[in-house]
Parts: sequence; structure tokens; C-alpha cells
Amino acid sequence: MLDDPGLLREAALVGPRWIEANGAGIPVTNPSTGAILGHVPDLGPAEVTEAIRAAEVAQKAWAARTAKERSQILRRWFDLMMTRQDDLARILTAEQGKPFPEAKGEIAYGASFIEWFAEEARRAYGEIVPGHAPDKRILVTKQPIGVVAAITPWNFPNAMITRKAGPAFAAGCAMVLKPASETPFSAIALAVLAERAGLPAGLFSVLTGRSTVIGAVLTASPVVRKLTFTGSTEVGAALYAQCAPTIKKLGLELGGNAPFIVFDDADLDEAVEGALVAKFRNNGQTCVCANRIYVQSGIHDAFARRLAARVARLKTGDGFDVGVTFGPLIDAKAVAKVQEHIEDAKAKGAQVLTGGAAHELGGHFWQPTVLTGLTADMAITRAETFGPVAPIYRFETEAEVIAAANETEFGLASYVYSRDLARTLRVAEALEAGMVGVNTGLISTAEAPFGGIKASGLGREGSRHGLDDFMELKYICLGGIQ
Ligand SMILES: NC(=O)C1=CN([C@@H]2O[C@H](COP(=O)(O)OP(=O)(O)OC[C@H]3O[C@@H](n4cnc5c(N)ncnc54)[C@H](OP(=O)(O)O)[C@@H]3O)[C@@H](O)[C@H]2O)C=CC1
Ligand SMILES: O=C(O)[C@H](O)CS(=O)(=O)O
Repeated sequence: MLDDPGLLREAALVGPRWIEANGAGIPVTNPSTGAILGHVPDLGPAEVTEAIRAAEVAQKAWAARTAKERSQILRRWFDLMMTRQDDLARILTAEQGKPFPEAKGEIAYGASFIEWFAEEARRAYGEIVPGHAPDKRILVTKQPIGVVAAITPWNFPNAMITRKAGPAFAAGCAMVLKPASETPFSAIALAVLAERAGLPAGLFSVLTGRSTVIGAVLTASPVVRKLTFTGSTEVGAALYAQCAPTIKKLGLELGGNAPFIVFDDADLDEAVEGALVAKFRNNGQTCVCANRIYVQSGIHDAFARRLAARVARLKTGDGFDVGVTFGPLIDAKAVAKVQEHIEDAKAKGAQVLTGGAAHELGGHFWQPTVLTGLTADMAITRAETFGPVAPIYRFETEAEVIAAANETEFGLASYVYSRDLARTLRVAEALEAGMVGVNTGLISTAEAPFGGIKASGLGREGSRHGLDDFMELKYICLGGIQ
């Protein structure tokens, strides 16, 4: 099914060498059909150590190259990703389930981070600061952190890797990556293309196997100077603690519980379209998804009716079928969590406007659902659903909805719809979140700093700030200048 079959490798990359699964190891299944797509090796501590050592050697030579050379290789990697966009999307849909057009969109989004940091690579400027004494001069330079470990999730199996690999390689770092067990083939295909682009051997490893085994070696190694993780807050906190003894720099992109706020004066059609994107992109399996939809009383009923009608017209099915908007959820555990949130809400008084039950296709498919009559005491209010459920809450005043929106341990994304400029700025400034979408439900782009506060994480990915997260400032004090 691929134009370039060499992109689908049942193997892991350990430093310069590929280790084949040879039909054994960890099976990778298609969440839509349950079919086994292939296997990847179940690597142990020895291979992780080998990858770290290879990274340490390769990183020094890589950092010694000019920024322009690093930029040119990253640019070639971007070009190869876009040339093979369809194949990368086919692999992604097969192992993650999202509809093929949406998978193609992720490849373009993921590639945009390599393109962006190919450009940023040549902008790691330092400073010369006026000295504090006549005979002193102050130089401030930037140097790569060194060997970086990355651990990434299954929901964006391409973009969550390139959002880290782009700045890491641009800065002059090496990367040892452990992708999610559900979606390793997207990561392996990226490594195949990186080799073709000229990324030096040993600079980029892709390790497959048990996450606790690989994570234990990565977090304990003093050679690994940074851990960059995207995934749940629970795992992020555990990794944070595991990194403490070696004082690593950390990048944590964790869970979310985004409020989506619609005021009476909002454009109704725009707010409904924005809610559709913010809630249902990737079947709701996105950390920036609208997890709570607050609608002011005056527009509440019209908004709820419109959103439910819009959702009910969309198609659920296999990601390769034409016209499908909603693919499967990633696994049975995800389906159970969606069902649990809906049943708890209904038991506490919520009403189902559309959906609300498993899809007739069975398996990991769920009917896209819109609920009204939600209240603060429900499980869906406190926890991230990570599925196609739109819970609508009614509110009266601005003060009330800001308090409700901020009543969460998370602080990643948030959204506000209003045509009152003063109000949108007041609310955007008051929301406890790293990112705010104003009259839009789609905010993620390589040009902007992506990240959260509170239990949603540390650091930013993308933008001109993203490169600094992979660099160290070095202060050089020149004395004796008479
Ligand atoms: N802030 C953001 O940008 C994003 C946040 N997320 C959050 O992630 C969650 C869903 O993704 P999900 O993949 O289930 O998250 P998990 O945290 O379960 O897994 C993420 C990654 O961590 C690995 N992992 C799990 N446990 C350990 C461990 N003890 N040591 C080392 N590695 C470990 C997993 O490996 P394995 O697959 O082998 O278990 C996977 O590669 C949601 O909460 C979502 O909000 C997801 C994407 C983006
Ligand atoms: O939720 C995630 O995994 C991503 O951060 C989603 S996004 O970058 O496409 O918004």
C-alpha cells in the first residue's frame, strides 16, 4: 500500500545500526480493524545504553558543524517528508486510526517544525554586554544541551516527534527517542527519511520496547542532559522525579482540560465551527481539545442545537474510507473512559442531544456525542475525556465563567468567543492557561510557543523560543583588557 515500501520497517534504530524484529517482539495493531500491522523489537537496557553512547559521540561532531550545514540537512529532511506525505499518512492512519486526510494534515504540520527549525538553526544569536568594569567585556553565547531523550505519545505520532527533533537537531543536540508502543512505525519512517537526508549515524535513535525499561535507563543516565516528554500528567510527574538525581533539563507537554467559552455576543456559526474543531479534532484525542464548553444563557439553546445537528451529520468509520470524519479511539481503555464520563454525567442530570453510546461498528468506535445540563461535580468536568464528547455548561456572567474555567489543575489551552474586544482581552488575560484561542478553535502552529502551566507542563515547543529549550547560555567574562 506504500509508494515507498522501505518506509515501513519492522525494526528499531540503535545508534548507527538497525535491529530487525524478525516477526517477534511487540505487535502493532490497527485500532480500526484489530489487524496486526507488524512487530517491533522489544529492546532491553543494553541497547538503550548503546544508543546513548552513540548519541554522545555523534553529538560532538554534529555541534561542530556550522549552523548552515545543520540547517541544510534539516531542510532536506523536510523536503523528503513532504515528498512522502501520502506514505507517511498511510502508515499513521493504519497505526493510529485518524482519517487519511487528517493524517496528511498531521504530516504537513509535523514537517512544518522541521522546516521552521531549519531556519531557526541559523538564528541562535549570542550577546556582547557592556562590561561592569573598564577592563572587562561580557560575552553571552549559546551552546547545545547535548544528548536529549524524548518520549512521545500515540495521538500525534509524527508531529509530537518532529516538534522535539526539529529544535534539538537545529541546536546541535543528539536525540534518543522512545515513541508510543501503539504507533512506532511513524517514528521509524521519520528515522528512515532522516538517514536519507544526511543526518549523521548515531545522532538519532528510535527505541522500541517496554516504556518503563527504556525510560529507567534514559532518566538515570548522566549523559542524557535533557528529557522532553509529551503525554499524561501522571507519567510526566513520574519521569520528572526519575530525572531529579541527574538534574536534567525538562520539557513536559502534559494533559489538559481546556475551557471553551461562548458569550452571547459571539458569532453563532463561527462558535459552532470553532467548537467542532476544538472538540472533535483527532476524535477528541488531543491535549488541547475543548474539554468543557461554557455557553452564556442567551445563546445556549441555539448553540447546543446547532452543534448537535452539525455533529450528527458527520461520518464515523475506518480512517481509509472516503468521507469519514471520526475514526476509532486508540484502544478499549479509551472507549471505557468515554463511556464512564458519559454515564456519570447522565446519572447526575446531563441530557444527551446526540450520540451517547458505542457506535454500531463496535470495537473502538464511539458515536460523537453532545451533552447539555453539565455541572461542576461531574467526572467529565474534572478529568480529560480524550474522546468525542462535547459537554455543554450554561453560565450567566463573565466573572462566573472565568472562575469555573480556572477551577482545574490543568492550564494548557483555552478558547473564548466574543465580538467585544475589551471582553476577549479581559478573559484571555484572566484564564490560567499557556495558550488562548480568541474566536478560533485551532491554535497549534510551528510559529507559536506551544505549552502549558500548572499540571499541563513546563517549557514551550515551536516558535523562536523553542530553540532555547535545547540550548544552554554560557557567559564568558573577558578580563585584563586595558
Ligand atoms: N501536552 C501535550 O502536547 C500532549 C499531552 N498528551 C496527554 O497524554 C495522554 C494521552 O497520551 P498517552 O500516550 O496515553 O500518554 P502516556 O503518558 O500514557 O504515554 C505517553 C508516552 O509515555 C510512555 N510511558 C508511559 N509510562 C511510562 C513510564 N513509566 N516510563 C517511561 N515512559 C512511559 C508511553 O510509552 P508506551 O506507549 O509504551 O506506554 C508513551 O510513549 C493524555 O493525558 C493527553 O492529554 C498527549 C499528547 C500531547
Ligand atoms: O494534543 C497533542 O498531542 C498535540 O499537542 C496537538 S496539536 O499540537 O496538534 O495541537
